[in-house]
Amino acid sequence: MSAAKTGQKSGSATPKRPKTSQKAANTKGPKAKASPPTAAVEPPAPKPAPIVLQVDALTKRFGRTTAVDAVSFDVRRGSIFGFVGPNGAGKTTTLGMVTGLLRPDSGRVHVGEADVWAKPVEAKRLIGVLPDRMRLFDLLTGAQLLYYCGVLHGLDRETARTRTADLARSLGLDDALERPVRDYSIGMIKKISLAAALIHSPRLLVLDEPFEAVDPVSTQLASDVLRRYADAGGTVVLSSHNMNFVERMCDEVAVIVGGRVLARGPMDEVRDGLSLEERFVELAGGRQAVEGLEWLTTFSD
Ligand SMILES: Nc1ncnc2c1ncn2[C@@H]1O[C@H](COP(=O)(O)OP(=O)(O)OP(=O)(O)O)[C@@H](O)[C@H]1O
Repeated sequence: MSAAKTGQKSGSATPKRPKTSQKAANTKGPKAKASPPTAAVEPPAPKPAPIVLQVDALTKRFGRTTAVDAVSFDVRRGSIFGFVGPNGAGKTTTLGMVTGLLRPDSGRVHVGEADVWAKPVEAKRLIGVLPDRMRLFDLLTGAQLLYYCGVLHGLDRETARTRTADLARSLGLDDALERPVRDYSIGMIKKISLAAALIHSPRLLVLDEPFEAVDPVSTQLASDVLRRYADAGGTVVLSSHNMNFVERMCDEVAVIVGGRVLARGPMDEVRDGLSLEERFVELAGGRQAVEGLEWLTTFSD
C-alpha cells in the first residue's frame, strides 16, 4: 500500500481544465477558420504548504520496552493530522516528545525552524498542547485558569479576558466558567484544556485524545473550532481512538502499531478503499478468535 510522505492535503488535486464553451465549439461560417490544435496548457500545480512540524526518527525506550521506534512524519501548514494506533502503541509517548514534555533517546523534532529539544522556549511558544492525563491548576475557576494561561503566554489582560469568553462560548463552557475546575466532569476538563491550548493562538496544536468523554454536541463545536483554525493556517496533530471522527476530520493520518508507523499519508491513500476503521484493524493485527473464555458463558447463578 502506498504511504505518501508528502503532506499535500487530500483533495488538492490538479485543477480541472476549463470546458470549451458549446457556442465557440459550434461556430461555423465563412469567416470561421479552423485553428490548429494547441496543446492544453495545464496550470502549474499549487505549491505545497510549508512544513510546520517535522519529526525525524524519534525513538524512546522504557527499560526493555521500545515504546517508539524511529517514528518520522511531517505535517504541513493548514492541515489536520491524525495519529491513531491501538492501546500502548506509542501515541502519547510520541506526542510527549514532539511537545518537549518527554526527552527522546534519539531523533529530532522541529516546529517551524525551532528544534524542540535544542531551543525549547522558542519552540514551545509556537505550540499549544492538550496532553493526555493533564494536571491542571484545578482550584482555579475555569475563567481564572484560561486567563492565567493567556497571560503566561504573553497576552495582555484584556485580550486574555476576551479570548476566555470567546473560547468558552465556542466550546459550550460559558455556564461553567465561574466554577472551580476540580468540580468539572472529564469531558468538561477536556474542553477547558482545549481552550487553554488555543488561547495564545499557537502555530501548532498538539492534542492527545482531545474528545475522549466529550459529548457529541461539544465534539461538533470543538471540531468546528479546529476546522476554522486550520482553514486560517493553523496546524493540528491529534490522537484519537474514534476512527469515524479521525476519518471525517483529518487530512492526513499515521497508523502506529508497536512503536512503528505502519502507514501514513493523505487519508484516502492510507484507507486504500476501506474505511479507516477497517484499515486500522487490518494493520493492527485483525480480529483474533475469542478462545479460553468459555467460563464467561457459565454465569454465576
Ligand atoms: N513512563 C513509562 N514507563 C514505562 N513504560 C511506559 C511509560 N510510558 C509509556 N510506557 C510504555 O510505552 C508504550 C507506549 O505507551 P503510550 O502511552 O505511548 O501508548 P498509547 O499509544 O498512547 O496508548 P493508549 O492508546 O492506551 O493511550 C506502552 O507499552 C507503555 O506501557
